[in-house]
Amino acid sequence: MAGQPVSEVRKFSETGCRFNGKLNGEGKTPFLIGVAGGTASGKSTVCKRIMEKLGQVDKDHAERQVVCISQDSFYRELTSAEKGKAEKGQFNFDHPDAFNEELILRTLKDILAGKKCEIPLYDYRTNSRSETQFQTIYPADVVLFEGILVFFFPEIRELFHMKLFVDTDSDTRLARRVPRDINERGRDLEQVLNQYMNFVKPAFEEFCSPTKKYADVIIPRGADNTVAIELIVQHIRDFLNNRVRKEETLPPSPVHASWRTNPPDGHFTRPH
Ligand SMILES: Nc1ncnc2c1ncn2[C@@H]1O[C@H](COP(=O)(O)OP(=O)(O)O)[C@@H](O)[C@H]1O
Ligand SMILES: Nc1ccn([C@@H]2O[C@H](COP(=O)(O)O)[C@@H](O)[C@H]2O)c(=O)n1
Repeated sequence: MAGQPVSEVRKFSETGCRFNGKLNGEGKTPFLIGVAGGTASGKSTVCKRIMEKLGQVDKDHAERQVVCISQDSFYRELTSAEKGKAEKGQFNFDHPDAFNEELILRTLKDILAGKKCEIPLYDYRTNSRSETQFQTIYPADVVLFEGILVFFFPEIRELFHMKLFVDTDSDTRLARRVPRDINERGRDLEQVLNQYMNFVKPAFEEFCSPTKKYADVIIPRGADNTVAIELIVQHIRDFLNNRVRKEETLPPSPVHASWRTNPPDGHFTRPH
């Protein structure tokens, strides 16, 4: 997620997540929400609004009940030839092959197992992940995973308990992307427009837009759609309240894999 603070700085290794038995919430299956949509549709902003409305942004990262992760953290390492292309805006970052699908899957499975995770920190200026830093994701009750292709890979798509698609028209998205890429991602105008015409727009039509059909909720106009955001927030509040009620009435028990298909509170059913 753009601008998300780094909660801890340590060396990232591709071994994925590490278990931390000391944390609150450890071992609990979080409610996993996928948030897809075209570039600059407002995915990060929608997630931020949800976090704000749930009073999460001022909390210490380790204390948050709701956390957000960006698929952009999982861009794969490029070869030196690909790096050269990327510097000129000639690499296709909007194709599914640009992502490390296996690392996404492993990380989300670890998150669903209630483990503490370390995810790569991505730098758009160098088109690569940091060699020395990573972001710590602490076990939480609700995890938002946002990105252009979060519903593309079937195995990953299957993991979500709820799927949202942020639907913002392409003129608005381009108008937002140009200044963002110039100001925040170190690009120049010509490069942004060439990349958009050659890769971003065609890949949106081929890979991202067709995944809208998998969404449970489509959010037209993104973060401007306060009614849709409030409905989603209310659904999350209900989930959190149900979980507290269940914990007050049930004896402590390990996470049951069967919750994925036979949930105690009915919130984990998926239509797709
Ligand atoms: N509803 C909105 N109105 C105005 N600007 C917005 C709105 N939503 C997002 N933006 C801006 O557009 C850019 C892209 O938004 P972002 O949420 O990062 O999109 P995404 O995560 O889909 O790429 C950012 O600069 C953001 O501040
Ligand atoms: N090195 C990179 C990596 C990604 N991109 C572009 O980012 C877009 C996805 O991020 P959003 O926040 O816009 O969803 C995607 O369209 C890639 O083209 C990039 O330019 N450089």
